[in-house]
Amino acid sequence: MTARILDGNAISALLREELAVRAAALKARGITPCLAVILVGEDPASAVYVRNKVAGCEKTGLRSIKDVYPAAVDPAVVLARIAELNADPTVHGILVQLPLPKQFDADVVLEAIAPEKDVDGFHAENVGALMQGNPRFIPCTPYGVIKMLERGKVVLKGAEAVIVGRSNIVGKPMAMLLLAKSCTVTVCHSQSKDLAFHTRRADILVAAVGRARMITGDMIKPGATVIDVGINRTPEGKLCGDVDFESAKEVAGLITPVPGGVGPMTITMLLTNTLESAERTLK
Ligand SMILES: Nc1nc2c(c(=O)[nH]1)N[C@@H](CN(C=O)c1ccc(C(=O)N[C@@H](CCC(=O)O)C(=O)O)cc1)CN2
Repeated sequence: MTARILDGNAISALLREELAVRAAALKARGITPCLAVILVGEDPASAVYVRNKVAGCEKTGLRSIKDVYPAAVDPAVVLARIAELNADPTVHGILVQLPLPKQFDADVVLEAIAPEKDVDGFHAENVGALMQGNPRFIPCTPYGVIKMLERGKVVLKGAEAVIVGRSNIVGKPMAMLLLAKSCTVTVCHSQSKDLAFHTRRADILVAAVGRARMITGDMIKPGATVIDVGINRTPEGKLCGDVDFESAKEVAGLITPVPGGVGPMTITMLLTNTLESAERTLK
């Protein structure tokens, strides 16, 4: 039997309807939720993500500010702009699209964003709050994964969750969130020995390594939930995930596609965090 598909576009559409209602309610109280997005350089994938973020704001009733800088910009210019946005009371969320060009220290940039406007949840203060089980903003991709698991009615309590990838953006926060949901969590990475030994034990497998189709059907426990966070391009230019969808869907019970899985959820959770930030100004 082939796996049931967890459709990120469909789940996103439902969540965004709820967000539009919340945005309208805020506007009625005189507050227009606003997200500021900073893009540095000409990376085509980043340009697409930023365009989708701005379009998502527009469709949901949020205001957006988009600042684009050339790849060679002096980091001081970007830091000065972040300081301005931090001080602007009409701006509720600020993000800097990653990756940044080489002359930037990404940590310095992320730490410059006011923690209460850090809707990506990447500031050290917000990372610490997440680790302590008291998150201010949950990083958007792992947040989207949790929402998809909830919509798919996946049992989390006591489940064996295996995450492949240990990035600050996905792997580490994903581990914290699944731990908070009472999963038993294993994080695998490039130095892990016998990766398939770990992945075959997973009731929930999250692939976030950035290597096209590296998780194949024989590495998956029959009936498992498989979440594909990867966004890769094949040599032919086709978008594909870290999971080999064709072989995996014959073994898994539930699976996310690429495109149309976790990606759209990332943007939906960014809108959620921005709205939440704007709502907090009323409290
Ligand atoms: N500041 C941040 N930078 C980056 C983040 C992030 O959360 N914050 N995550 C990724 C990129 N990303 C969001 O920024 C992102 C990636 C993919 C998608 C998406 O919708 N993907 C589509 C396919 C889109 C395409 O055609 O290429 C899909 O999977 O269906 C949204 C957001 C790194 N940087």
